[in-house]
Amino acid sequence: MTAVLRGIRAAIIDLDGTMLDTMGDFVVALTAMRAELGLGPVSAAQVEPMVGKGSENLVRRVLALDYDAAGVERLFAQAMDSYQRHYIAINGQHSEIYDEVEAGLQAMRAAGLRLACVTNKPLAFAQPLLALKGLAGYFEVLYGGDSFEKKKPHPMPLLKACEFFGLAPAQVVAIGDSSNDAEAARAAGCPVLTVPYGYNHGVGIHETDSDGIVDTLLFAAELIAQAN
Ligand SMILES: O=C(O)COP(=O)(O)O
Ligand SMILES: [Mg+2]
Repeated sequence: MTAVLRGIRAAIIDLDGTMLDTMGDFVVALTAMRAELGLGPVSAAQVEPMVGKGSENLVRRVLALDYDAAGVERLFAQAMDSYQRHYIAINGQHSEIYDEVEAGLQAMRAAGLRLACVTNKPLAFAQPLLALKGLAGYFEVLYGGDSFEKKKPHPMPLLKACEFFGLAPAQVVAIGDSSNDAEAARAAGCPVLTVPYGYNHGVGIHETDSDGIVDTLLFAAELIAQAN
């Protein structure tokens, strides 16, 4: 695992399911949206496999619990507006930092790594959330799911982060909780580590092709430091 981590100068870190357990925020905002449409609540178990491919996909999949494809499209704009309104109102209030995230980020910075956060969450949600949780200061750059034309699993946001750093993809490790992160990293040519505790579309993280599974961001920092 450590061979690909040799020469790493920067890390691109995912947000939902990697640094923050945001499932509570998703459930509260989606349930409020559904109430406006006269629909019943959703549970974390229902929402978890739907998270990871951005807000539009999430809202469509939650509508699809009750509507066929035509119904989903008919209600989409109204539902999206409602979801965004409710999400921004409660953003971070039902979310927790995972264990050893801050220690991991501190250790990475202490080892001289430059840090980017690349999430599929819209930038308008991600920015205040990182600030609220005291994590914003660790990152030189933050890209959201709407920062570019393409979001993960497309490699574009990761390649943009490498470009921002002026580093080759092989010098930048991606760390995330889902196959989205791993596929984006592989396509970009970045080494990739995955965490086992987040949201991986209802599939075990062992099913996902990565350069290693790390229990926490602190363990990831230690591996990177050892390899360099
Ligand atoms: O909001 C999402 O769809 C997932 O966001 P992530 O890329 O930070 O996991
Ligand atoms: Mg994630």
